Amino acid sequence: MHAPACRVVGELTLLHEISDTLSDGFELRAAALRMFSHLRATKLLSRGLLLVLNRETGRLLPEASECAFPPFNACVDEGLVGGILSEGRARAIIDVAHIPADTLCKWERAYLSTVPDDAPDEPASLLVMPIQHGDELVGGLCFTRPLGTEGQLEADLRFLALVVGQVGLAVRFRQLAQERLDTLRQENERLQDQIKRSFVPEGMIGKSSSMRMVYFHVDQVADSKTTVLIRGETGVGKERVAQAIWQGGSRKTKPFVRVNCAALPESIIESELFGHEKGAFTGALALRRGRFELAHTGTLFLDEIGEISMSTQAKLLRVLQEGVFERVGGTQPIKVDVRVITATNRNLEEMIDEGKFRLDLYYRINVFPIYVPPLRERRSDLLELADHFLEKYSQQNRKRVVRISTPAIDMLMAYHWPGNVRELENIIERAVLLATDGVIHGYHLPPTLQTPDSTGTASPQTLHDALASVEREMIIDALKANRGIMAKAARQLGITERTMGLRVKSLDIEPRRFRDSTGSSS
Ligand SMILES: Nc1ncnc2c1ncn2[C@@H]1O[C@H](COP(=O)(O)OP(=O)(O)OP(=O)(O)O)[C@@H](O)[C@H]1O
Repeated sequence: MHAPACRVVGELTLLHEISDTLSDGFELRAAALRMFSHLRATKLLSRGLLLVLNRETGRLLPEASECAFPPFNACVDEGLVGGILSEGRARAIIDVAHIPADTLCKWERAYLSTVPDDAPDEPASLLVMPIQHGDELVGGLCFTRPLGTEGQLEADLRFLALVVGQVGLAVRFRQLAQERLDTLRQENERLQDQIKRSFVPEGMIGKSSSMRMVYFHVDQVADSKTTVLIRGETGVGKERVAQAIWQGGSRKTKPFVRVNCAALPESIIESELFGHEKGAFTGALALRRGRFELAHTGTLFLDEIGEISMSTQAKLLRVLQEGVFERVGGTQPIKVDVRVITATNRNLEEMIDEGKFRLDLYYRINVFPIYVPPLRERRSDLLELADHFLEKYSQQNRKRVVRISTPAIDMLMAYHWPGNVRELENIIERAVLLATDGVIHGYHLPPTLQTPDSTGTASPQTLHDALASVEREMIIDALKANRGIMAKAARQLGITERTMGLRVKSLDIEPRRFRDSTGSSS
């Protein structure tokens, strides 16, 4: 075959390979690197560099490169390449050695000074191709090649124009994807920042990121009349969140009325919610206003909403939609202005599937859902909550309990808290009552926290083990309080120094560890 014909066949094969690479679903960078390696195999083009333009910043970013040089982010019309790309016309520079140094920007100097593996000493020509989508510049392709004649370089440019035609669309998609990613990243940063700065509602303890998200939502929804659905396991603090919403809004001076739907038997829930007329049923000796009326202008918190019957659900839907209801046994419509907050630990979606919860009511209450995470998923809040309850119950019981011992903290941290914050509160309340020396020790915590399951210890607890763990804890506490001085710690515990020495040894305690402790830390 003649040389020109050979070249055409070679180029067609190459184009075919490049087109396969681009359509093979590779992401742009990987596809470009494969394309470069196809081109390098021709022994003509090397040091491939693909640039993508960020339209918002007007800067060029390297998307894929065959040379290792520092990452850059250059203005679109900066330097020689930038100038060529801005003009929108492909150009070949016959000998890079003749380019005046001051026309090159920093990244171009770095790019041209990289040495191609296959031709380390050869002088080189440079090819620069703008990549356009329609009339718009979306990026550029650069290559070097062994010093070529004008004719050779023109042939190369013609071939590269075909390559660029194939790459253009992929670059455009990459550009759009990058722009979308940048926007999302900025939005995410803005929201994260807002969440960090967001307020902590009064009376709410915990600064974990998941609780900050809850506070953020509370802040967003508090000052509106939007119906809120608070979800989460039992005892996570759903009622607390409902109160925070009420207190954070303009209705804070108006009533907050709570109804525990689970606690009311089916027969009386409607009269509780909507009230009843005198004589409506046996025992209805006088007119009674329901919770909706009592909450007029304020907030009604319907706790355990998943527990109400289908017939009450229908009536509730009507009040939520129209703000109107009749008392049981009455015919006169009563109009109220009530902000409704609901809460549940039930899976309402499952209940809908089972025909136990109305879909239309679900849509009506699920306008603004807030999910309160379980305590085991925000252990960073645990100590702050425990300290808060310690203080609360010390004050309530007029007892001076000031800290929780380290082993007790370890037990609290290891437990899985199925009853969430309520369980923690109850446990600390009990421990405060049991404490005798101003400290909550491990043995003041209930047995559930001491089982192998809760503490993660593998072997079952024998009496001997339990006693050893209490003894160990008391000795460590005494050592801490006395800055690791064995004689003082022994005196505090009412044992001889010799016994102390023996016990410390057998329990494998290192008194020197406590030299720096202040005795007040937990
Ligand atoms: N973040 C918190 N800060 C301070 N106290 C909290 C917090 N979360 C919960 N509590 C306390 O824990 C106890 C249980 O909280 P709450 O009654 O709000 O839980 P709940 O999710 O509504 O429970 P249930 O599902 O049983 O109705 C309450 O005494 C509450 O004050």
